[in-house]
Amino acid sequence: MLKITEDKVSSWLPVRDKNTYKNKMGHVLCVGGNANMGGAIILSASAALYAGAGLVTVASAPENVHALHARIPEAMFTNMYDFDSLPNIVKKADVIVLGPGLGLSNQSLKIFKYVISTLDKDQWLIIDGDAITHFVNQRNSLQIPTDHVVFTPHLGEWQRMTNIEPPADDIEENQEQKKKLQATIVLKKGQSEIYIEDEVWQNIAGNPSMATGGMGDILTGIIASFLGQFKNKKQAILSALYVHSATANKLAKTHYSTLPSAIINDLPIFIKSLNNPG
Ligand SMILES: NC(=O)C1=CN([C@@H]2O[C@H](COP(=O)(O)OP(=O)(O)OC[C@H]3O[C@@H](n4cnc5c(N)ncnc54)[C@H](O)[C@@H]3O)[C@@H](O)[C@H]2O)[C@@H](O)CC1
Ligand SMILES: Nc1ncnc2c1ncn2[C@@H]1O[C@H](COP(=O)(O)OP(=O)(O)O)[C@@H](O)[C@H]1O
Ligand SMILES: [Mg+2]
Repeated sequence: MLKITEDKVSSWLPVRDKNTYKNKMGHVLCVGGNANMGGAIILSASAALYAGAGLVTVASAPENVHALHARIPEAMFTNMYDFDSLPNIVKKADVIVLGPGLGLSNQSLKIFKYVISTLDKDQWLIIDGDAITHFVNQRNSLQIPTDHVVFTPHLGEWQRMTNIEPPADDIEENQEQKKKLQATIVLKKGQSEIYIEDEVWQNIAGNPSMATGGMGDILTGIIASFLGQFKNKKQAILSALYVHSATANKLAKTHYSTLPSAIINDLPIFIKSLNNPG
């Protein structure tokens, strides 16, 4: 297995052009957060913004708008249940996160189907959380464009997708499943594995202080943010995995448990330490 190292990530991180502007840094749309799980999508969107995305829009339940703007006034908002405005919002995004806190209701299924069916060939889609469950339920009736799709299952979600039981440590068996799905797979575990093209990478950073709800939600935001900023999409995904866990490693030196919110706040500082150290 190939290992993601700090040296590699430092060399992959793009250095910003002097005259760059927000529209060149990626427009991330985060879709999810029902009335009970607004935190999941706020965490995802905050991570996208703090990891450097130029523009962030959240499509979520209307109950979440004030909490979102209290945390990140930089983000734009739309009601995800409003199908008059959703199409225009989806069209504008470079990268879409679909699923954190989305829920499993019929309404959320409708949103899932809409985003999947209107995806443009240049857009990237990250399928996480409840969108993985919708995918499992709909896979026989729905065509998913796979080459720009990243699934981010934890081991419970991977079992749902493939029937492979945790700890899912047979790399060849996982790779077989990846080939069937064709999309990129980020298999989240203590040392997450990334099945991308014909390669398997391992994220050797990370620690048990990360066993906190919302930790996977922020990973979706970092991956989306980097997909919007990097030219090389493989390097974007691998770097996001590293930055997520290595920021947590840094915080775990002084913290018993590492909150996703604490990682978000530290992201710009940690990424800067890897990029332009001089
Ligand atoms: N603040 C919030 O609003 C939060 C919302 N969340 C959302 O809640 C929804 C449901 O996601 P959940 O993951 O909680 O629930 P799921 O029911 O989808 O998955 C949980 C199951 O997977 C198993 N599992 C997870 N990680 C495992 C591992 N490493 N090894 C073995 N088994 C493992 C668990 O034992 C459990 O049986 C998602 O949409 C998610 O985004 C969560 O992210 C938690 C925080
Ligand atoms: N013991 C651990 N060591 C390293 N990473 C961990 C550990 N526990 C959890 N993580 C990381 O935290 C994230 C958990 O994702 P997930 O279960 O989807 O969280 P949530 O849905 O609550 O946001 C994954 O990226 C996983 O690799
Ligand atoms: Mg999750």
